[in-house]
Amino acid sequence: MTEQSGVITIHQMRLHRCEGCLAACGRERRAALSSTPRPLIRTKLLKRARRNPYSPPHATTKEHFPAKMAESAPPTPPDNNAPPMPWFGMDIGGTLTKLVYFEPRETNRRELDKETEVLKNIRRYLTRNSAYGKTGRRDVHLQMENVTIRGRRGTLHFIRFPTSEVGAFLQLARSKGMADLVNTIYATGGGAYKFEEDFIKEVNMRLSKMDELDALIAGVLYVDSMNPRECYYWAPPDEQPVHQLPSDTPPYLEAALSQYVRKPYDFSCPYPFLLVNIGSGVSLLVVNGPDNYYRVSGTSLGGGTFLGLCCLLTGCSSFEEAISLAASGDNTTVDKLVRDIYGGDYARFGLPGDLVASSFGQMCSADRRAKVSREDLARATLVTITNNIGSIARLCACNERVERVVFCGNFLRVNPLSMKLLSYAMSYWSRGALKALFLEHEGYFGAVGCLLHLDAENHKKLRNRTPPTGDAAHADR
Ligand SMILES: Nc1ncnc2c1ncn2[C@@H]1O[C@H](COP(=O)(O)OP(=O)(O)OP(=O)(O)O)[C@@H](O)[C@H]1O
Ligand SMILES: CC(C)(CO)[C@@H](O)C(=O)NCCC(=O)O
Repeated sequence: MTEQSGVITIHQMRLHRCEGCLAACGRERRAALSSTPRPLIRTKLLKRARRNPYSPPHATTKEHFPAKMAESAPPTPPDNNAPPMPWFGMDIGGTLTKLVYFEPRETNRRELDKETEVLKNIRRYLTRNSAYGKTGRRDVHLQMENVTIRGRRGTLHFIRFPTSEVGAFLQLARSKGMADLVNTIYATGGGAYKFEEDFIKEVNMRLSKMDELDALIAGVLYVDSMNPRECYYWAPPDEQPVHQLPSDTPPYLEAALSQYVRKPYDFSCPYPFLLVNIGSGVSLLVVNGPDNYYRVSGTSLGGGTFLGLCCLLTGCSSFEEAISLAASGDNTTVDKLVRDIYGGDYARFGLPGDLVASSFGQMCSADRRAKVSREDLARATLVTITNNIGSIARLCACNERVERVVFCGNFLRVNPLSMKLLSYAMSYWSRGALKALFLEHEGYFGAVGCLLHLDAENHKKLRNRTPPTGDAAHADR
């Protein structure tokens, strides 16, 4: 499988810059430590983007830089009720398995005595590599420093592999001696049920199962609270409302879409919001509070459909290849547009000529089929799946009277095209009433939610934190 892990994309560079800043901006951090916390105003929010990217956004100044405190702190006192290390959260999905590993920053006294070579080897293996076997990858750019779980400070590492490789993962776990150390893994996703027996049989590990949507929401709220840059949106640089007249051309073409830029969004007052998880299939949830949500709809036309159809139509063999084909294709050679039917706009009902009237509608013609390229087919598949999800999301948001629509799931991985299309569609079809939002850790929230199981009490407090009052919380809106 062709992977992008070895290549630093612009998206990754943005994150690397702020991680680098963590190491480099000591003076700024010391200055921030000595300043009195005040309500955030717009300029403060901008500054916040430059400091520790993973500190809780509205915590006290001390809590902003826990790593600093850790340097002089004594070893963590043992928590005799905490499960022994290593700590993992796992989401075994229909296509990808996500594994979040907590690497403790300091070892407690009990562990100093007892830490085995096996545990050290596991830590070294996971944290020093970014590729495991042929298909396992660590998303180094997503790594979160200075998080606290069950009173332990450390780093979260984000690892994924195809669910079809669960067998190979179990063999690896056995060969690394993991089975001797871990007897329970917190797991979610359909695979936590499907593969439960394999885990017992192969490595004698029990899966403590958590519902995938509970875990997803817990993970979203936690990661967003830890990372002020987690939530963002796409918009034209001038923030002009997107095209609203039938005579305006929708920005389906790369030239228009490439003008969209990514902007941070302050999601500290999140409720209510619609959460659209685009995995193999799609789930849409209305979230009114940390423990108050319902699944309002779903569609089987999701990321799995995009990849499956692309493989069939173009012969591509990986998600990355499908996305890169789509990036250079033109869907208008494949789709039938309103103008192909009307010769222009269908103005009476506000349908611009450039709007797709019928996805793949040109492919009934043998001539057209003979001329179409793999790139065009990939692009049309991407646009079809994305617009359909956008359309369902818009209907649900309107029905449920929710203004903010948060999209997550690995379909959005390395896929800015879909994010821009969704941003455009949400805004255009709602006349600017709906806002599409996106999350940096795209598909890892379920696995993080599982890991939080280890820290249920503290995690509950964090989730129920009171958001700041006043304009500050809305500065980016
Ligand atoms: N390296 C990859 N390999 C395969 N699919 C990928 C990859 N990267 C992104 N994807 C996309 O992400 C989708 C899977 O997303 P995600 O991991 O969020 O869902 P899942 O948990 O596997 O599925 P579900 O939640 O429906 O069980 C794939 O269908 C594909 O569109
Ligand atoms: C079945 C799940 C929840 C598994 O994650 C997901 O793939 C999904 O929401 N699929 C869509 C099912 C539907 O049509 O509602």
